[in-house]
Amino acid sequence: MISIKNELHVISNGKLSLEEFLPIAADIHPFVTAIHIREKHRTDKEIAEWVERLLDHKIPSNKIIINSRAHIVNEYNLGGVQLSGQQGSPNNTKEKYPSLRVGVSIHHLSEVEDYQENGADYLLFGNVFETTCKPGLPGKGTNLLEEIIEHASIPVIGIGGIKPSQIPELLHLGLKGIAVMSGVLEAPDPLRAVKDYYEAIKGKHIPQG
Ligand SMILES: Cc1nc(C(=O)O)sc1CCOP(=O)(O)O
Repeated sequence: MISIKNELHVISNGKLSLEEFLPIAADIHPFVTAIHIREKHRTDKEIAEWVERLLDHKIPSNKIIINSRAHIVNEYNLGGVQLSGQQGSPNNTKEKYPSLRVGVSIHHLSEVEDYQENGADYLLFGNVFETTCKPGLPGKGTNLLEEIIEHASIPVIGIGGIKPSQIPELLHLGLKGIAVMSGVLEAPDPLRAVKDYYEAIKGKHIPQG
């Protein structure tokens, strides 16, 4: 189930309790490349508890990505850390934790070169489309996305308002994967929803026959 070439990341929304999030994560993990713990309001201790409970629920450690807390990623040997643009250069993080996979969230073309030269392993670009998660911010659109992909020598993952039906078009532009929050976590049936994303992602790239 994990042999898809392109990546599907599901990002926690900061609204669910751990008890609400765990059964969803346990259901969806076979269909995703990564589950991001993006719980900015929680303490390190709470994030560590999330990690331990996810591991108890058999979520593979290499699928867990944590927003900004590189020391927790390092402590539990997880899949990676997701930095926002304001959190310094990826190389600073790698100096401290050399084996960490570091993704950086970007929002402008001008950031591409900076972060890839400074050690980012991939770029998360958004918001591609309008999304309720970023109220008031218009989507940056597929033209800018295409420019970002052209300039980047490392994988670009798209985020923001992405629906399964838009995935073929985005992959066609050269996107390496997509990340989704509400489309899965606010769906009436998150497992059904993640399968729709999974089918759309694998549809184009799994060799047929
Ligand atoms: C967490 C996040 N980061 C974004 C960025 O542009 O960097 S957009 C976003 C929210 C994505 O949520 P949904 O899939 O529900 O649109």
